[in-house]
Amino acid sequence: MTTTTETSTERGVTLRSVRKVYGSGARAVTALDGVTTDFAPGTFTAVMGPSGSGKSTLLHCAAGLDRPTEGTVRIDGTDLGTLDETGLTVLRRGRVGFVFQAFNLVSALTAEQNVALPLRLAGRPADPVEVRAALAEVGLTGRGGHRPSQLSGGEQQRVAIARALIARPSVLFADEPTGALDTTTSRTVLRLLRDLVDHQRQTLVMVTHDPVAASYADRVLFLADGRVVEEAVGADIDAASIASRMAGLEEGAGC
Ligand SMILES: Nc1ncnc2c1ncn2[C@@H]1O[C@H](COP(=O)(O)OP(=O)(O)OP(=O)(O)O)[C@@H](O)[C@H]1O
Repeated sequence: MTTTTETSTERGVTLRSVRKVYGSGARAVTALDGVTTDFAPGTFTAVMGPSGSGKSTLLHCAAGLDRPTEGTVRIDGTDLGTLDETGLTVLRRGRVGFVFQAFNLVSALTAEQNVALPLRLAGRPADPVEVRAALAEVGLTGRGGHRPSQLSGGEQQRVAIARALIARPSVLFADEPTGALDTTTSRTVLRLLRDLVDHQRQTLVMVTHDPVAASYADRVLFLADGRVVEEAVGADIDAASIASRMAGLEEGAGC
């Protein structure tokens, strides 16, 4: 007989038959339609798909920012469906980092204060040495006293990455992290993300529209109509073949 438990010793993120329906009745929209996948520790997954295919919804459900209508999401073995809102918030603070396209830094705070924010919110004292080390990790030594308006877009995104990593999350989710950056700056940020996976075994899941950004990943999931319709790994991951798969999906979606 198979028994299910709320937690296990497994690490990483698992999604099993995840469905997400927004609204109800005639206005119901199925954003995810039975997604089953794993984000293993120390791997870098890119999530691609036409507009409206469910990429952000997948990220939000996997990160515990939104609850699936059906199915199971586990982070490091904990079934998020068993947690109440407080439990979910505590799990997110400890285990999940999030990086957004728009950086989402607090403009009145310095880079160091922004990086320290998650620790303060979790009621932990922010050790200045730890904060400076996090900024050094993203190549921003000496910039800790600057406010976001005094930093370039790429530097602001690197502060946001340091902030996402300060609590040493099991998994880092990034929603179009290079969407607001120019090509050269994007490459710097992508190399930084790649290094975090290679040298610190950070687990990373990134939504992107950009085939070049996706080519930095170990695996690319292609979504269409809320389903994983294709997966590319290893030698199949190059920007040109990703772009041609995307063109096929966009044609199918009538984009
Ligand atoms: N809060 C919501 N209420 C109703 N429908 C929603 C909501 N959020 C998303 N949707 C719908 O769910 C589907 C998937 O949306 P989602 O934002 O996940 O797609 P996406 O692939 O990230 O799109 P894009 O690339 O345009 O950002 C879309 O049809 C969208 O309109």
